Order: sequence, then structure tokens, then C-alpha cells
Amino acid sequence: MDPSDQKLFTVVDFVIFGVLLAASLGIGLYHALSGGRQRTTQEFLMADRSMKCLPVSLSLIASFQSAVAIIGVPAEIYTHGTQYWFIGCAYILGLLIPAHVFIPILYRLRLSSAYQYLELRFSKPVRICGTLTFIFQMVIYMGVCVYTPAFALNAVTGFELWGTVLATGLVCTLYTTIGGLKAVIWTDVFQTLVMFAGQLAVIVVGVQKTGGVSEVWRKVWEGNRISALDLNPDPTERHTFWTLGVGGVFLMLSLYGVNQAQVQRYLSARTEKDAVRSCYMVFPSLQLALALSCVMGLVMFACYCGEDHSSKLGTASRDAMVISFVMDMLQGLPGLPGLFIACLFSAALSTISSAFNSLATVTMEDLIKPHFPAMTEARATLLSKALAMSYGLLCLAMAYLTHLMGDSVLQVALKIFGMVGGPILGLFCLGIFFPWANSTGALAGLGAGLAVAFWVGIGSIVTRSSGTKSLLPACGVVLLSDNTTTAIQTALGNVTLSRPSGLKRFYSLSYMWYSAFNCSTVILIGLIISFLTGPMKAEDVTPGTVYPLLGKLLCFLPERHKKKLCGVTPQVQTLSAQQRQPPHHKESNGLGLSQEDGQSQEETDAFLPRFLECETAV
Ligand SMILES: O=C(O)CCCC[C@@H]1SC[C@@H]2NC(=O)N[C@@H]21
Ligand code: NA
Repeated sequence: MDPSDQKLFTVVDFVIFGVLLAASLGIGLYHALSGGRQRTTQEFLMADRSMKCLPVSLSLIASFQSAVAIIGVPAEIYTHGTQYWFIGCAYILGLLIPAHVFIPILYRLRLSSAYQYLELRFSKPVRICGTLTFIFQMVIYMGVCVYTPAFALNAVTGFELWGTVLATGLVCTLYTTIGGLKAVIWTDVFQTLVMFAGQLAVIVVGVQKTGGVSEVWRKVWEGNRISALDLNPDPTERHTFWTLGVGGVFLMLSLYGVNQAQVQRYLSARTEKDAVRSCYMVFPSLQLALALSCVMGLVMFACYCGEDHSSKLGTASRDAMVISFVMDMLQGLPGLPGLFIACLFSAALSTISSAFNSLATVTMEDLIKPHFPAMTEARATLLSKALAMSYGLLCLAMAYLTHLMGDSVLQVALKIFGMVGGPILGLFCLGIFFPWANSTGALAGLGAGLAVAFWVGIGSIVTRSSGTKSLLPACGVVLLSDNTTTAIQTALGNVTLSRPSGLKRFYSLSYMWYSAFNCSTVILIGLIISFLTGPMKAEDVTPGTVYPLLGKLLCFLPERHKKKLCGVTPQVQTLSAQQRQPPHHKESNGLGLSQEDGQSQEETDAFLPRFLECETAV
């Protein structure tokens, strides 16, 4: 871009941005110097399991609401209309199932890493594979999260790209390394509030500058950006109610049900009730976050009405355009551009710090501790800090990889969750809902799930057909310059718009179905291999690692029928330490299971809603 129309920041903006970074560092320092001063892994990685539900719920939002959503969702709405907003329907089941299935099971086992569950239910190899898959997913995702704000800023304001990446990565590594999970959660709380404030400011100013609410609504309506409920069942349709509302449930379960970053927050809650309540409290805040980013896209459309800035902003121009829109709106209002940049970096920092901390936790708990059971607390904590630091540096490298992906950042992030998060979700579902599944089946299922996931994912990138529709905004008044129009038409020309068939159709599966598709593959292959290699007997399954799905679904049946049908369905129960040792693990298994007992049985059961209390007696 020629320097003349570079949007510049006033001193006030830099001050606001500086205050954000300083506040985050301050919170990190505070938690490094207060409380137990981060001297044990229980405090550094689990916040002493002392957190209340409000900070946990705001931290749960922040973990998977990064600059990718702040920039990517408005770009999505601008280009394709409000169909994406239907993903909000997935938040209902996407949070209810974690609250009533995953949290009770994982919380009562009093784990530190979600993947310890896999060793309790299956075997150590399954746990290692689950941990490595999670590390792979979060390292790539972190790269996207670091890169997005820096790239977008650089495209519009000339902010030094790699200097910004470095500043973000270092600040984040610093406060995560010194302050542990407590610092990460409390900075998440602060950063989530900044995130909402920044988006609200852009919306208020944007509506006011575009002529008021009614004017915005008229332009958006005429530009047919308000998408009707699209019930098209075709799985290759990129965004429909089914891909977003149903496919989105599996995406949410892979994030809010079994992803270590979220599970660690549930486990850091004081009681199971706080954990479940924090999950419920995520719902309204997540809907608010979704509404803010969708409305921001609509206001942007009302302002630009579909014109395409690809000539000015180069590749992935839709994402950079959001920053351009924000700077247009906030120019001349000192402090607001700084507030939005603070909002962007709050979104990025809160996600990256959660990723660092969860990566350090699983590496410690799943890959290191089991081999060094005699390691002292001091040394283990020091190693955890070193891990957080090294993951920080690795993430900067991954940011460069994102540079090469070129797709819209929202699509890249959602594809990663589908391709890698889906199989991990499948592994947990196989263990929790199917008592017959054994560890051979689990390993085979995970391998098959990942293989299929990468086959579809890479295939769609190579053939550029993961449900991409025409990129032309169907705006009433298309303001494209002719050479841009011809350029797009020639580009689209070589994309066969006819119905793809066979393998091509397979590659054009909507990326919103990846989580569901890969999760089902793991379960299907896992069950087949389990039955072929001898299914597990219910009495061999570690108590407390299976959710009596059959018992619950058949709870209307009289006892005698249920007993015959369900066999022995172990209750979702609280176990004392010695009961928690899996039958096949006689020696101490270094699972890092803390010795003190879980909650009292009656206190726990009292909380599970009555209608769930219908499993057969064990
Ligand atoms: O923002 C990101 O970093 C990732 C994109 C959004 C991830 C999913 S989409 C459904 C759910 N709602 C959110 O705000 N994040 C997750
Ligand atoms: Na975030």
C-alpha cells in the first residue's frame, strides 16, 4: 500500500496498547509473587484447584476466541452472509454434553491431564498417542493465533509484522511462564472484557458513521446478507443449518469437552458444581461473542457494500479488510484504534497463553512424569516453566507456517479443529460410551481417524474444493472494478462449478463436517477392531471411566429388562484413590492421581439432575 493512505496511530493509541500488555504482565507478576509463588505443579498447572466459576467461565471463552474469530467472523459475514451465525445453535448441546457427561467423568477422576483418562480406560500407548495428537493440534493452532493479528495489522497499518509477532509471543511466554494457570485465567478474564469492549466500540461507531441502525439494516437487507435458514442436506454445502448446527456440535465437543486447555480449567475449579456451572455460564458469553463479531461483519458490509479490496490488500484480503474497516471507522477518534488493537491482541494473548499452559501440562503429566516418578516438585515446576518457554518459541516458528497457508484464517482454524480435534473426540467417545472398546481398537480407531482426516483435509486443499462457493459478494450494487471482476471470473473459471462426483465429492465435504466425520470414523473402526480382537468385559473396565449411556437411554424400562440389556453398567461415581487404580495396573502407575478422595458421593449425586439418575445399580 502506498504510504499516503496508511492508517496511523496517535500517541494515545500506543499508550492504550501498551497499557494492555503491561496489565497482562502485571497480573502474571502478581500471581508469580503471591499465593504459593508457583512453587508446585499443583499451583503452576492446576491453580491449586481453587478457582471459582466466574473466572473459569470467562477463561473458557477466551481460550478459543482469538483474533481469528475477531477478524475471521466479520470477514465471513461480509462475504457469505449470516449463515455462520447458526453455529450458535451448536452451543446448546455443545455445552450441555460437556457439562453432564465429560466434566463428571473427568472431574471425579481428579486428573491433571485429560489424557490420563485414556490410560485409565485403555492403556499407556493410547494415552501417549492422544497427548501427541493434542500437542500437534495446539502447536499449529497457536501459530495461526500468533500470526493473524500481526498479519492483519501489517497489511493495513504497516505495523512491523515479525516485530509484532515477537512482542506478542514474548509477553505471552513471560507471564505464562512466571504466573502459571492462575495468571493465565485472570489475564483471560481481563482480556475477554477488553475483547468485548473493542468490538462494541467498532460497532457503535460504525453504525453511527453508516447512518444509523435503520440505514445499516436497509443496506444489509438489500445486499441479501441476512441468510435464511438453509436446510439443504447436501454435505458438500459449505455452511448450512446442518453443517453449522449439527456439525458444529462435534466441533464444540472436541473443544469444550475433551480439549486439555478447557478440561484443565474445569479441573482447576474448586468443586464439580463450580466446573459444571462455569460450563453453563459459557453459553451466554459465547453467544454474545458470536453476536458481536457477526454484527461487526454486517456493519462492515453496510459501510463497504461488497466492494472488494483485493487489489489493495493482496492475499486473504477479506481478513485484512476487517482491520481496514476498523481503522476507517475509528480514525480521528484518539484511543479507539488503540482499544481495538488491544482487543485484537487480548484475543490472541488469551488463546496463546492457554495453549502454552495446556501444552506444558500435558508434556509434564503425560510424557515426563511417568518416566521420572521420583522427580522433586521444585525440579518438576522448573521443567514446566522451561516447557512453557520452549512452546512459546516453537509457536513463533509455526506462525511462519501459517504465512504459507493463504486460506481465510477462520477456515484454517476450523479445519485444524476438525482434522485433529475430531479424532481425539472420537477416542474419548469410544472410551466413555462403549464399554466393549479395548486399547487395540482405540489405537486402530485413532490411526484410521487421523488418516481419513488428513486425506479429506489435504485433498480439499489440493483440489481447492472444501465447499468453496463463488467469492463474488452478491451485493445489490457490486462496486468491483472491471479488471477485478475479470480476474475473479478467470480464477473461478477453472473451478468446475458442476456437481463434483466420486472422490472429488469426497474432497468437497464441508469442513464443518470434519469433526463429526472423523469422530465417527474413530468410533466405527475402534469398535470393529475391538470386537475382532476380543471386546472388553464390563468388569475389566476401570470404574468411573464409562458413562452408562444405555442405562440412561433405557431408563424408562423396568429394572429387570434394563439389567438384561445393559448388563453391569458402572455408575458415573466418585472413587476413592485405591479404587481408581485400573484393574490391569497393579503397580503404581505414576498417573499423577492425587491421593485425597473426590467429593462425597451424596454431594456429587445431589448435583446431577434427577432425570440423569436412572442407571442400574452396579
Ligand atoms: O477464534 C478462534 O481462535 C477459533 C475460531 C472459533 C473456534 C470455535 S467456533 C465455535 C466456538 N465459538 C468460539 O468462539 N470459538 C469456538
Ligand atoms: Na483468546
